[in-house]
Amino acid sequence: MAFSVFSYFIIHPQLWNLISNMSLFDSILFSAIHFVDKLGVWHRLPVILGIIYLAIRRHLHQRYNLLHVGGINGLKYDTKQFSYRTADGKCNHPTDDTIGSQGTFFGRNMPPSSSPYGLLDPHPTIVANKLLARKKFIDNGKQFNMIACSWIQFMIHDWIDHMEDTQQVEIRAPNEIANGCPLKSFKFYKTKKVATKSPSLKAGCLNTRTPWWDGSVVYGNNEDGMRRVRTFKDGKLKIAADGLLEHDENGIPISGDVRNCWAGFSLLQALFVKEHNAVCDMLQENYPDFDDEELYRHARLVTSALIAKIHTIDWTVELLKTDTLLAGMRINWYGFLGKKVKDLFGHIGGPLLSGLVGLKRPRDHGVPYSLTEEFSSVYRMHSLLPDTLIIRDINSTSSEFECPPVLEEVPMREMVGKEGEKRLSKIGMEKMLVSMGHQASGAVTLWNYPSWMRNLIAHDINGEDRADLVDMAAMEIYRDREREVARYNEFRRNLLMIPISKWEDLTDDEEVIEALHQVYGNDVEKLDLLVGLHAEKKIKGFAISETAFFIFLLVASRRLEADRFFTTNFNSKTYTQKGLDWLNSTETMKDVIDRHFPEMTKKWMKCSSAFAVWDSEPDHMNHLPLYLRPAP
Ligand code: HEM
Repeated sequence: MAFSVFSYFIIHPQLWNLISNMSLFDSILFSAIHFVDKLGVWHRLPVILGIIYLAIRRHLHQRYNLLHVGGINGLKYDTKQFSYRTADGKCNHPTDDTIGSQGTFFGRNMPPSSSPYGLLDPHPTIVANKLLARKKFIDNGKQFNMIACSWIQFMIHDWIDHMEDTQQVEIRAPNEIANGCPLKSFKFYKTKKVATKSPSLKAGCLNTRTPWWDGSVVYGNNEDGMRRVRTFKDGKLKIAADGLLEHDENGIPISGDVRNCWAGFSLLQALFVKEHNAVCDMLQENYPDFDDEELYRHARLVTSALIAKIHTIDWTVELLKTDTLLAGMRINWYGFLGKKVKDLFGHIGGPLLSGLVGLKRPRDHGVPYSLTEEFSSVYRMHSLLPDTLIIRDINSTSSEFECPPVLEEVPMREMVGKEGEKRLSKIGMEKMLVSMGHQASGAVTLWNYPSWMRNLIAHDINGEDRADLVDMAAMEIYRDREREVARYNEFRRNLLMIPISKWEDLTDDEEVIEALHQVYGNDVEKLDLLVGLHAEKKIKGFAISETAFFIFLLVASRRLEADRFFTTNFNSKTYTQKGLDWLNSTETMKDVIDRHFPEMTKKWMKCSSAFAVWDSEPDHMNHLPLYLRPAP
């Protein structure tokens, strides 16, 4: 084994380059990690060893996978004047008011691709047709339901969206495959690129959303967005009488983000408006002197922290369903000493002992906070979306936990945009939640890209339909290349992972290997990132690839540790004591659903997490130390 690791470095001289730039300490860590990777056993190691491995890996990624892309020259300001989240994400970083605000640069986890291949090599429509297009819907078993699928879109719309240029590109399918393409040609706007002042990146892309975990998907990304959603009474947000979002005169939902929305996504926006308004009621009762502005600001802090918490210790745990990750994500929030110790004594240790939340100071590892191009690319998971949404009859007399009977199957295309909003208001919030709870999402694998997204009406930033239909599968391949995101093998090398040297290293599936040959020949360096991530053999329990996971490992921690409102200002002075209590007593999506629909999960949810398919068996976390286990 030692020999194979050694020979591996000889075959890949770039790794020698990397190692020679590291400190002795890091190069020993790096070599140890490669050795463990080569053995392929980390996920099989007992929980504690797994956690140590991930902590070491995170350290290396923090050191080698955060590039300074420049472009931030904000002003100093007095943090005491801003003990709340601003509308456009300004005034969060302690010494620079602009970092993390709307319109700042996407960061980079690695240098732009050095690939010699052109934007159309191989042609994106060929990749889409031969490797991505759904043949037959593949679900991911009982692990992940449609609430979980919508949740991740809900989060993407909190964090990232690329600003577009005014210039359009047209992609035409080559003659030999044009007949097999839903669109023979399609047009879309280029990604806007702006010169940076950084020597490591000539031009970067701008994020039109605030990258902080600040609930902007509910509250908007700037002053106008914030004004649109607020009632300016008792701190509350607008919500319709049926519990769903209100709509403007054009049928566009009144919410923090309305681009490319569908009914499942707007349902979650509505649920968290309800949560925000409930927090306002609680605060008003306990702090009767608070005016509208104070109620709004505090309720936003609590609700967005709750969203971050649910994502960390509930959603991610379902996505990466292993004991190691269950413990790891709880450690990120509560620390190794666990919730009880933190409740009693507060944040008494460092990030490992007491968690990232509540650290005395934010940590950005010397690189201003942003979300990255690579992060955006690994979250391209449209294959989670099914072809139809299965609506269930919740008025049936099914016995406890039984899957309610099917009422109708609605094509997903009809659940998108304004039409989807109309459908949702007919279905209603409760029926929609129970239906989504019982439906498995798609698997992140090849040949599972939804066909209905290959001639999609996309929306602009105001939620209005675009004039031109797009083939999303082909467009996503183009986007990664246009944004100079490394192709799969270069991506892995940059993440200190072992690259593939033949297709068989990626998958055992002979049909897939044959298709990869057809599209890329024998050239493994040409493999597109999106295809590699979907083809990669998955670790048992992981709904995503290990390659994508290492970006998550880095970025999921960074979203917490770099944010003043999860570190220095995560205290009762900023949140109020009652606000912190609210947050502390709410752990999961199920808790939020129970608050607003007290009978629902009792009747319909058999499993432990609201993100698993609801009639599946509950989890038994027998392998975890007791103090790390979630409350029963
Ligand atoms: C019905 C649901 C959805 C629709 C209609 C939709 C549509 C779109 C469209 C039109 C784009 C812009 C493509 C471009 O111009 O490059 C996009 C981007 C994206 N979508 Fe979705 N999407 C949906 C659900 C999801 C889900 C479930 C995920 C899961 C993670 C997801 C992740 C992303 C990501 C990461 C991007 C790239 C964002 C960026 O370029 O900054 N989407 N989506």
